[in-house]
Amino acid sequence: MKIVITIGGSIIMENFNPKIFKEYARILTSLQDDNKIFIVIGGGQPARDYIRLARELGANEAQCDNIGIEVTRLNAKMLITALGEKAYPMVPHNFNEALEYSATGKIIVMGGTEPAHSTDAVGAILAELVDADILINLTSVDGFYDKDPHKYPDARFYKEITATKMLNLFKDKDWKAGTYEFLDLTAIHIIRRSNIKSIITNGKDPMNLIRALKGEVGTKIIPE
Ligand SMILES: Nc1ncnc2c1ncn2[C@@H]1O[C@H](COP(=O)(O)OP(=O)(O)OP(=O)(O)O)[C@@H](O)[C@H]1O
Ligand SMILES: O=c1ccn([C@@H]2O[C@H](COP(=O)(O)O)[C@@H](O)[C@H]2O)c(=O)[nH]1
Repeated sequence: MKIVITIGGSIIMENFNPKIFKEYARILTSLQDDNKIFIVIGGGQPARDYIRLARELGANEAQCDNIGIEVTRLNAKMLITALGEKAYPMVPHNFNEALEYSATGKIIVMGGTEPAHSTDAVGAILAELVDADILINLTSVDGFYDKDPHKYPDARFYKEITATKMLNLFKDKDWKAGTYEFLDLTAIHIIRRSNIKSIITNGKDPMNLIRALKGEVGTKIIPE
């Protein structure tokens, strides 16, 4: 199978803890023999901190996005380090490089590409480009809710939801560097237009990656 996995910076960079990197490296290595794996790493709090500082120093939105991209690439380098020889040693800066590097059979780990979207969009575009069998979005909550579960304890969990409904619920979202929270609109549009099988689940427990592949956890996005 071709698998594209986005790992939120909020989970993998939490407390700069090597344990979660090692655990992901172990699980990804176990999947590598039978699958072609592409990983996209997010920016998390470090990206938000740099973007805030850049904005306060007068950077415009595209410049702030570029700062965010740099941080995602640095985070990607950390997972490459944890994966050792299983990973291609360089972080692709664009989709063509990702394709080129994947010909080696190694696990590809990348961050952002260009301004104005999140790494979730990078994951969706990559999944589209390589005809991935599945796109798994690992984030800091169990899946999609009707509102932010960290702010609203009564938020309702969806086991599945259509992309169109998600787009409607997110239509008023902020569109600035560092604020493409949760799945951004670009990612949802790509999932819908190319019928990409997609699951959002909680990546704080790396074993959820395996569970998501079996369809046991998370929210399934119905691409319609
Ligand atoms: N409708 C929703 N359903 C679920 N979570 C939501 C929703 N709306 C907002 N959120 C928030 O989105 C957060 C996850 O997105 P966020 O972009 O912060 O983290 P991430 O996926 O780990 O990626 P990164 O930190 O790399 O940007 C959750 O912690 C939750 O608070
Ligand atoms: O392709 C990309 C990826 C990221 N950005 C910017 O970086 C931050 C951090 O990425 P997250 O996926 O949100 O963790 C993001 O908010 C953007 O500002 C980008 O511009 N292009």
